[in-house]
Amino acid sequence: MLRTISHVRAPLRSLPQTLTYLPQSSLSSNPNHFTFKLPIDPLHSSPSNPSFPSFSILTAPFSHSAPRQRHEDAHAEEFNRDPSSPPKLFVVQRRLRPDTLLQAKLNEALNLANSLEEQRDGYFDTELCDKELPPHVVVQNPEARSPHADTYFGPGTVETVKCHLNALESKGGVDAVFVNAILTGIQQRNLERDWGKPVLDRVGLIIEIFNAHAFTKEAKLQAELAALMYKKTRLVRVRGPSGRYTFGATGEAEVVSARGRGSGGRGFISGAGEPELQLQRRRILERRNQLLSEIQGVRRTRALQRAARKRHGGSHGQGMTTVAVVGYTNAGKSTLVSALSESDLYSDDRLFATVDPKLRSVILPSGRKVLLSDTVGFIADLPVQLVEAFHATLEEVVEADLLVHVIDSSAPNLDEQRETVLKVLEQIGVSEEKLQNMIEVWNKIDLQEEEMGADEYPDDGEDDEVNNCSGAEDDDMASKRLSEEQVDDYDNDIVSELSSEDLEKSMDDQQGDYSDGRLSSGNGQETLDDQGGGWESLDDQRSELPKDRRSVKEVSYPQPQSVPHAKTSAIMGVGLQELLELIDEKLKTHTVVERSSFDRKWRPPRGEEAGVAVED
Ligand SMILES: Nc1nc2c(ncn2[C@@H]2O[C@H](COP(=O)(O)OP(=O)(O)OP(=O)(O)O)[C@@H](O)[C@H]2O)c(=O)[nH]1
Ligand SMILES: [Mg+2]
Repeated sequence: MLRTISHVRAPLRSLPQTLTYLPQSSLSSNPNHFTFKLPIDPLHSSPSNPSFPSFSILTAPFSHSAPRQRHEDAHAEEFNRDPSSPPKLFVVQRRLRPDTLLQAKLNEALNLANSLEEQRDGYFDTELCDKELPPHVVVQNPEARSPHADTYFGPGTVETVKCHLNALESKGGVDAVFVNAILTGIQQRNLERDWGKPVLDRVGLIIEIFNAHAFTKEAKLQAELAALMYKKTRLVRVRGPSGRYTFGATGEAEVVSARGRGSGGRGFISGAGEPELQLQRRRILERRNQLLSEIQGVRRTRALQRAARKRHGGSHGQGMTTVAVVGYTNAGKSTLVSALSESDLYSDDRLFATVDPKLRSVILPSGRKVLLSDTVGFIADLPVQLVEAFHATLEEVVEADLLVHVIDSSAPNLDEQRETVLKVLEQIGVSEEKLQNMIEVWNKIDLQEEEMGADEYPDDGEDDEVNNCSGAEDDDMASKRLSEEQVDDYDNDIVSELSSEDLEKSMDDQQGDYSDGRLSSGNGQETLDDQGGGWESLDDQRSELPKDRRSVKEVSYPQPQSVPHAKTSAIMGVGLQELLELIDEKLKTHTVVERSSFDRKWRPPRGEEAGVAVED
């Protein structure tokens, strides 16, 4: 048990004195040995189903060093992911103020990078604490002024990172660079070219993790859907090895020409590549429709199961009540559900350890039997599309009778984490009544808050690295000039409140054409806007929500002090009884509302049958 506790804080404690940390050992010398089980490349047809495109993962980030032929003949290219040797990522974190925020974000970024690992039979081969911290660097924050349209970072930072990558080569190299920010397709492609490595942005990495951790068919379908929609926004015009211009998101290709050309961008005449872009889009949409249709089938089955549970009721004759356990990723949800139900749900320090929702039954002090639902965790800057793709899973939360919000009380940025969770709940359509009725669990109280003084925080080491890397000085100097800126049995029973038309609409909004060439940084903001942007976080997209859901925005969240809460250490079994009593109490006052819905026979939500739209 003690060992597990130390795991939790491992990334913080073991941060080196310099933020530029190069692992000394266990670096792979073969950056190209990952193979992806999940085919997500719409450009190629599946060997198992030649009439249908198969999909190699996302932008196939680890395929970079294996030049792709023209897409027609690149069919055979398949990448496997070796669970025993996960990809090595170099983490680029932008500088944030205050230091505590930077520390929290860097810690999360390192944890994300180390979380990308395939499961074997639902388990990981290694303990997270046994893993080396990924190499990383803190760089000037482009958001402090305005991000460069072409590369996000300024040229000095790009050069600095390149120097780090060169230095790492002699130590075995890395497989890809993880930029802990949301990049546009153009920025991603340009950085890949400058750094000679695949680049994953925050959204890309989170989707990769979802894919790697998904276990059930349902979770896999949803992860693939998320990957697909992400990929759609990454299509840029490229020149393949044959010299022919094409559209794609993968392979070693050169970014060419100016923005908009061939992408149907505003103010530009469509180029010769347009039909090809359309072809790729169509293939993506076909695959999306098939995925939506399969997800729809799963949802229908889950809805029936759920309705049956509600009808037949629990041991006391009442309908089986569901309590959804929600919270930021790694807050301890699975550990808590396990402790309460005396089961052994998988918990792990890796982020998004749980992607497949699970239900466990527990008897409350009153004798009432309820189901606890452990579900996927949330994270800051989660793009709205990702939430939508996981809608089927998150329906469990929307449909729950009561929400229990688990908060990691030892997290330095717990307020931000709390806010993030509340926003996502609002986004997925949880009613104001349920938000107001929510219970909070302040978990991990066994972890003493370690107040770290400023000098205990690691220096980012940029100065040191700058000395070793000519051309990097500019950024470093610029960063100093900048003003401080102010970021079992019941598994997977799913019912929907939002129709899949909502999902469709949201996905359709993400047409996300990107211009096809390296952009001039001189164009700045205007150019970024024109290219349709990358995936946006929930905040950015809120105004795009349907009206009925937008209104939820006005909800004033309950303040922490006014929220009924229990303090727990899930891992030590502390505070569990108090929590069960609190849940009991809440449900007693909630029973009348439940009754009417229990008696109601389940019918498919209106319009569900027509939910899987066919693209025009
Ligand atoms: N010290 C301490 N560690 C805890 C406590 N609860 C959970 N943990 C640890 O925190 C880590 C994450 O726990 P999980 O239960 O997997 O967290 P989760 O919220 O389900 O995470 P995701 O499924 O990834 O969203 C694991 O290493 C747990 O052992 C606690 O009360 N105290
Ligand atoms: Mg979990």
